Amino acid sequence: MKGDDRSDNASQARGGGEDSHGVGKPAITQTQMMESARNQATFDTSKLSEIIFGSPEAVKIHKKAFQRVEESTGTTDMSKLPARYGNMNREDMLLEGLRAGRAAFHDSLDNGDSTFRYHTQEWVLTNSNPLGLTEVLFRPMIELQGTAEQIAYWTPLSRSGKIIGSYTQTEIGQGTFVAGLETTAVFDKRTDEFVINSPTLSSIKFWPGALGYMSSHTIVIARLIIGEKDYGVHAFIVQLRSLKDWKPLPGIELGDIGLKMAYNGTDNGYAVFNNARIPRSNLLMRFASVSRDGAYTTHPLREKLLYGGMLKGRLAIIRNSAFQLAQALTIATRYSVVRRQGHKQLQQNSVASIMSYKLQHYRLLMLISRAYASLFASLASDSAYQELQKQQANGDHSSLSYTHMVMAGLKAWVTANAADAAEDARKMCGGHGYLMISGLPEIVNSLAATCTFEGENYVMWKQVASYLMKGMAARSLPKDMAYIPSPTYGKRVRCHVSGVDFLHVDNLLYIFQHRAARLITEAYQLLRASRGKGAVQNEDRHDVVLLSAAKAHTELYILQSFREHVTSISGSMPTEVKAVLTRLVRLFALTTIASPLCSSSASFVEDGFLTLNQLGDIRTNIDHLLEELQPDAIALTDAWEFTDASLTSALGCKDGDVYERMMCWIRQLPINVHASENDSVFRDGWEEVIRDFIAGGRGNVTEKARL
Ligand SMILES: Cc1cc2nc3c(=O)[nH]c(=O)nc-3n(C[C@H](O)[C@H](O)[C@H](O)COP(=O)(O)OP(=O)(O)OC[C@H]3O[C@@H](n4cnc5c(N)ncnc54)[C@H](O)[C@@H]3O)c2cc1C
Repeated sequence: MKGDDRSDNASQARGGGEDSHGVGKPAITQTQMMESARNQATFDTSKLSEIIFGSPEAVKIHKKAFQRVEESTGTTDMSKLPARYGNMNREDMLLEGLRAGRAAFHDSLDNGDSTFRYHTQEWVLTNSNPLGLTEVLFRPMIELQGTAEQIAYWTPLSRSGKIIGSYTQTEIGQGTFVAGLETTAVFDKRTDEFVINSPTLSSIKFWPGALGYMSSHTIVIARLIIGEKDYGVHAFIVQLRSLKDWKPLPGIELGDIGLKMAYNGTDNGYAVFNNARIPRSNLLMRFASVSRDGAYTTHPLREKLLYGGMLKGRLAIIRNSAFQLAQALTIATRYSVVRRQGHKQLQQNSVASIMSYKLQHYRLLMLISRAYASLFASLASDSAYQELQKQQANGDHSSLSYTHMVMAGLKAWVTANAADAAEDARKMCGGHGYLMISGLPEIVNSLAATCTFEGENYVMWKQVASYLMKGMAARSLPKDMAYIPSPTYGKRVRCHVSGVDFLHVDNLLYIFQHRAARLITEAYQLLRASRGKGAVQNEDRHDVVLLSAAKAHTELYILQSFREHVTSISGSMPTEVKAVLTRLVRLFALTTIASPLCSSSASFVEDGFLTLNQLGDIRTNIDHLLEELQPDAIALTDAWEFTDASLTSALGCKDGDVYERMMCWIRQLPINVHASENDSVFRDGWEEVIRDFIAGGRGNVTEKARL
């Protein structure tokens, strides 16, 4: 077809007026569709934001912080193609990450708030840029394991940004099994120093964020060796680079590990130590110390106390993952209300969007309920952590294993759910979701990593299961397991709930409790029956059953926290806000029990606890909830207060003007800009391949192509 023919067809297809692209305008624009969807909300969005952030004041702090950082980084103009979608090589990406990190770090420092510890992938001060780990891992580890003197020395330096920290544990040969790390720190009595070495290929430190080029100091986890004796792994502060010229110090080789699926704004790196020397005082000595003459002493509770140190990092990851999932869902929901496709579009005067398709709003609303469930569970675990800290300050460590179990379970559940759900959000945006400018690939890929770092998820489930099995073996059940009625529970028990009674959260809790109790009991019975093979082998053999038990106990915790949070909403809140959150609690619970999209559904029915009729009732209730919640979809995502700049998505801007923005950004892509300077020809492609190719030539592989 000739170009002229095509334009004739296009002009016939046009309706009324023309927009800035010379293309016909539809009867209703995307911004009007967005406005109409937003106006359907049954509640005041700003009130829900107050619940998400904790108070009206917290919402204001959050908004102001984003405004300041986005203005200082020049990212507020959404007609400009965001830098990350230009032609960035590895170095450019890292530089961009550094710039973002600097803006967020300075803002946090100047304003003394923690906004950038959580709230979006774009500015978050954790793993996405090189300046986050100082606050998230480096300083907290020193505060946990350092003496008062060490804390007094290192905290002001790291807090003020005078040094940049990282946390170096993982090696190329081992990560999960910390006790097996191979890096050595040998005490040299003569010079009063530790000598750090990477004795094998597998001991090379590999993965730590900011290790490659950006951190000046790191905490190295290495085996402490005095004379012939190996005292196991300990934490050492190692200065990596000179503060004058940023060159690596003697005996240290550092580098970047290359492009990753996401997190390319930071320099996950490697380190090879070859007789690098640090003063003895750089061993973190609160729970284990080495004297000038090489005598080693350790605190009797060292292991337990160190255990607690992992919790803060996990807490940040759980909260971040809830926010990142909400980001993905904000984009997908906004896109869904302005995207028209299929037969609904053909109905006269219809403004129906893909949101009106059952499968689309079912998936979106179910996942929105999961984002809220994740957030409220993270708030509950935060309170448990604060409580633990208070108790530990008074020498009481009795809640440590409980809090550790909660965090391990939530870390595994929230991150895995967020990663899967964000990927579904991407799919819900069809082909456009696959574009980098949708903002979704970055969110999906960074959430994928959360399943691995700070405790690989399946290893986390094993830790939850181990707690549960210990609880079952104890003389009396721990408080959080008191819902397990008897060691033989589960046999021939039936649920008697029906119809709309499935909407009572007490009934839903009862169903979750039954499932967890049954699975935990069954796992325990299996373990007991095969005792004698050694605890580790025995658990390994039954890991699949233990995993189901651990997930069920964690999902019960999530439902309980979600319900408690909603129940505790102040009476001064408008009733509509509580009503919408109550619908979400119900939807979360019911879709976990009976949804073709939820992998754990089978565990609610496999013992015959629920009948087919009851499953039918549950589905009917889900349908009603979806109808009630659909008008609130936009408001439920708006309430997380993501700015357009922090979403960095052509599909997810608040105004809904998707196609305009897509074309506006796409025309600014360097490939298109360069081609337009060459009469719309991609010059290298034409000259090197196409010209010969269409003439039938096979061409030679040129030097340039080989490079
Ligand atoms: C983006 C990113 C950032 C990171 N940042 C840092 C950092 O700042 N500092 C740092 O030190 N490290 C960092 N890491 C490394 C990270 O902490 C490790 O990759 C993680 O702990 C998993 O360990 P691994 O790679 O050894 O996996 P492995 O333990 O080898 O896991 C591979 C598989 O084996 C399974 N497996 C392992 N052990 C068991 C077991 N006992 N029972 C059953 N199954 C098992 C796991 O479930 C998994 O499926 C980072 C990693 C990523 C991806």
